[in-house]
Amino acid sequence: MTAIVLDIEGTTSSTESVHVGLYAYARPRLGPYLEAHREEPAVRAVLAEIGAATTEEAVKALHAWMDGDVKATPLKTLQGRIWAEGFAAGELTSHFFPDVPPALRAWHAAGHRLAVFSSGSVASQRPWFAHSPYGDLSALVGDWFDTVNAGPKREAGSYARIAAALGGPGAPLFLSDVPAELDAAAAAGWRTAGVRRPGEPNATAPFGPHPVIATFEEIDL
Ligand SMILES: CSCCC(=O)C(=O)COP(=O)(O)O
Ligand SMILES: [Mg+2]
Repeated sequence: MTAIVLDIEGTTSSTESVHVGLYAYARPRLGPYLEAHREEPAVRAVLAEIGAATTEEAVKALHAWMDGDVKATPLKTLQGRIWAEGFAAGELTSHFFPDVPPALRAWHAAGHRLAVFSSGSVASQRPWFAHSPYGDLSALVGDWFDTVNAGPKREAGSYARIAAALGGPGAPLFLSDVPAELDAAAAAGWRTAGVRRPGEPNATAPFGPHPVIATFEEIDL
């Protein structure tokens, strides 16, 4: 049994589907969402983290993060809540590369343990897998990690926390399109594979010592 931990954007799913589909959905909804939910403790905490005095200032900071694709946790928390509502309302559908659903089904059937570690919040990860064009894939995933419950994706400590949560035996395998994330996982003793998908922003990234795959069919467990 191997624990296989999946990045989303650039690995299971295209960057375009996140940036064009999801970001465009969240952008005009951030301000109204903050206005409607600003008294909730979780939203107040997010506003405090942003350090903005008004909704207008907060939205400006959030939009700037989105423009620069800064994966800041307060932004990811709010986006995740908005996307979860969008998926529940039937207004959003996720995207998976065609090799991914069959691989996930085969690994799950073979008894491997599947988990997600993404900058996208857990609140958005679950509906992303549940509302796929290939059906509900969420039941295949046993554990969900984001930058709140695990920590930053480029720090080894986050992977050590995930490994402790998953338990053994053996080292987990992390699949990602970002070399710095793979470096952090390897530093925590994990197996890694760099995902080089044609046409993706990280298609020419230097993966250094990490084995590189183009599709999940190439993974040898
Ligand atoms: C649930 S899909 C949301 C994806 C997202 O917001 C994101 O930032 C993905 O980053 P990743 O760490 O999966 O590359
Ligand atoms: Mg990624």
